Amino acid sequence: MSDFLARMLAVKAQEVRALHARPDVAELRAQALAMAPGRDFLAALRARPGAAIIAEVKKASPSLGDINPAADPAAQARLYAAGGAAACSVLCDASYFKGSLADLAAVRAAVDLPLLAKDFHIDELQLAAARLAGADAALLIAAALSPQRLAALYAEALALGLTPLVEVHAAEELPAALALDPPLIGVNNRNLDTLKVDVQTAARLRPMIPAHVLTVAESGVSGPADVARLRAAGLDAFLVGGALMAAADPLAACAALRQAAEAAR
Ligand SMILES: O=C(O)c1ccccc1NCC(=O)[C@H](O)[C@H](O)COP(=O)(O)O
Repeated sequence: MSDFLARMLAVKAQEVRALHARPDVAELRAQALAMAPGRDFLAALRARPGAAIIAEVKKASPSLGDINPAADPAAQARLYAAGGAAACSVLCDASYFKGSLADLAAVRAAVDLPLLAKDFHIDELQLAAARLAGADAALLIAAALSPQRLAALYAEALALGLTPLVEVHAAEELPAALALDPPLIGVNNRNLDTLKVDVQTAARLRPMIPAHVLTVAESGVSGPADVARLRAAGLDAFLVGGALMAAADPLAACAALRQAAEAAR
């Protein structure tokens, strides 16, 4: 496991202990289960075959530091919706990304798009908390979990009405991910050891993933040309954070990504 991931998982273990110490811990799962059904994340991506942009609210990152720390998550998400995003991703980690579940809840109140809770989920209660904050989908990082824990969190996400987005970074993580027979998978272009991106990673791994599995290219998409290249390599959807958060006009930047994907169809 990379040094970064080990440090991040130590932070998450601490957060999970705090979650389990909450006075309302016994009710969290029941409250999440009692919620009205959320928005269908997978259907929203399928509705735009090959041209689905998942636009991310990401104030800072371990690789770049501050990106747009003063951004208003709700206002940013409204611009993404107006720019034609199929869904939003919201960084919920505070330690390295300056995000929070409050950001997710603010975005939930602002837009009607399906929302992905982007965090390093290692415990069932984190999924319940994300659902309660308004998530429709939750990230599950294969490199952060044993195959058994990945399967357990995958089942719990489904039970809570969340679409799991299983994320791989390398070919050796695919067997555990594909064993779940997921309809949706993410390939992250970022190397978790170096934190550097190689946008060809998603293109290299795409042929190893069954054609019917909707595959999201994550990280390192800097503009329309990357989207067009990844689309040509068979990627179905594109998760973009930094480029949109740093854009002077996030609405236009999002629309340009979507148009590039549509043109490459
Ligand atoms: O963004 C990082 O620096 C990072 C470092 C280590 C683990 C995860 C990281 N980012 C999470 C993501 O997957 C991205 O926020 C997402 O794919 C969007 O990436 P980008 O368009 O490159 O901002």
